[in-house]
Amino acid sequence: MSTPPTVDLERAAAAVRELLLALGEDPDREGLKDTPGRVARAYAETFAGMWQTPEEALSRTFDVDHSELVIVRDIEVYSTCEHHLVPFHGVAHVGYIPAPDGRVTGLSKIARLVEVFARRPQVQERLTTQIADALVQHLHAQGVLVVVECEHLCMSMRGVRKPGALTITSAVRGQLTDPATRAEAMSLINAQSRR
Ligand SMILES: Nc1nc2c(ncn2[C@@H]2O[C@H](COP(=O)(O)OP(=O)(O)OP(=O)(O)O)[C@@H](O)[C@H]2O)c(=O)[nH]1
Ligand SMILES: [Zn+2]
Repeated sequence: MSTPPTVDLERAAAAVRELLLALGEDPDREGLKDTPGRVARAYAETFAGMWQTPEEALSRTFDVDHSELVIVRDIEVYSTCEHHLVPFHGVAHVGYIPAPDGRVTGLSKIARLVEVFARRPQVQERLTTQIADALVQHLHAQGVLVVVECEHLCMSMRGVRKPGALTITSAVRGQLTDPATRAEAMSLINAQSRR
């Protein structure tokens, strides 16, 4: 993928080199000599969402005359905890009721929207609400339900060390705050897949 123009790769690489020195490593040894540049490029990719907008992800809409619930579930999520800069990983489920004019977005664009917000330094709560708010603001969805389930490596591999602990966050907007509609969406998200 192309590198976002606002990432100063040289500066990021110099910082990684400095970090390795601070940790007591030798950044000039064979195995590490290309690491600062590699890490800088990897961060540019991991944080590419900082230079992308939800409008871009949702710009293409189709008139399919459907004003009822659409759910894309089990969207793989890789994001980065802004407290420790280590990954959190899991799935997002996104349901929305399209605008009254029946215009919907492409299904892949829902997953692209998740990527825009996941590829930033994040907390799971903000990731969840940003996805929901973008669907209301840019797609004029009449209702939105977003559920995100993730394991945070900062809780698994270090710190409290509780691998397997799952954090579940949700955000509901508009018509999906209605208990019956919300329950229907949740039952579809939780239904056993028949794939
Ligand atoms: N609410 C929220 N907290 C998060 C998220 N990701 C990481 N955290 C938490 O951020 C907190 C940072 O706590 P601090 O006490 O400042 O940092 P710390 O000493 O490294 O904490 P420990 O992880 O408990 O070792 C920890 O409790 C993490 O579990 C997130 O997405 N949402
Ligand atoms: Zn963390």
